[in-house]
Amino acid sequence: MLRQLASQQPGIDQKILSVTGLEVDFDGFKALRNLDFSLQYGELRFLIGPNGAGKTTLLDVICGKIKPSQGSVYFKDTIDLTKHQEHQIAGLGIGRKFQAPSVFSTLTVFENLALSMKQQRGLLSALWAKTTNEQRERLHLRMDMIGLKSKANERAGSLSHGEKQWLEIGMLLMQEPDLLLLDEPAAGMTDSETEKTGELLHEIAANQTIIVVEHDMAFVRQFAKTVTVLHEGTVLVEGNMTDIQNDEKVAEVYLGRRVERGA
Ligand SMILES: Nc1ncnc2c1ncn2[C@@H]1O[C@H](COP(=O)(O)OP(=O)(O)OP(=O)(O)O)[C@@H](O)[C@H]1O
Repeated sequence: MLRQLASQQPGIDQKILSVTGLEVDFDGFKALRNLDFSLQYGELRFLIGPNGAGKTTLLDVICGKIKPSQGSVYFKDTIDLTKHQEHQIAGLGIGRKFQAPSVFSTLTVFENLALSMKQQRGLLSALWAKTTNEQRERLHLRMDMIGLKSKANERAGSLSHGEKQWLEIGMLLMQEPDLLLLDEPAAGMTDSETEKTGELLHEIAANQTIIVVEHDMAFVRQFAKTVTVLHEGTVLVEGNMTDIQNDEKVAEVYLGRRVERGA
């Protein structure tokens, strides 16, 4: 059994992440201010908001790329993320995927995933080391999950944009993070790839916790249960999609600011 299948879900009401009074100051400009945000184990949370609302900055703080000027960020109740460096936070079980896929294009799907396994650090050792039965089982499970089993031996460079995105999500999953931070995972995808991505996120959320930053409102409407709307560096409103769509503050913030698919 995969580690995360056993370790996740300590209790459905328990928080995996608690952010309180967060402030990020860029030379006097407060990109985040008095931001409170929390997440329970197994949630698939969508983070939306107009350009410049602070979505990326919040993910940057969680993964340790940016240090806040004020506030606390606790992972699994006791781990103060503000006291850890980015690489340590990755090791603690938080995986980040940026918008553009960054796979090794000359390596196969299988090799890309094998490289990402926790135990195998260096490129050469990862490629030459024998995979154990347990590791092979994990690799196949993940290839199946991301829909690339039939392309195991194809070079990543030959994959479609959507398939590259799924491969990168698979690579993140090989590190068995408890919390995944995904930046616009469906950007640039075809409609059918977008649909598959939404389904994949729900499948992942059965065992892991995910925060998705998203601009595509049609995608959010279709796949989100709980949505947090950021505006000017703080939480404007949080709730299910119906609450969000009926909220006057949200309408005001979005009105005239964007023309988006399905918005
Ligand atoms: N390194 C930086 N230095 C100065 N200002 C920054 C820096 N990074 C971000 N900002 C500013 O902080 C604010 C929040 O930016 P952020 O990228 O978090 O917004 P966002 O909600 O992710 O926007 P978008 O949807 O456009 O990606 C913006 O006004 C941005 O210009």
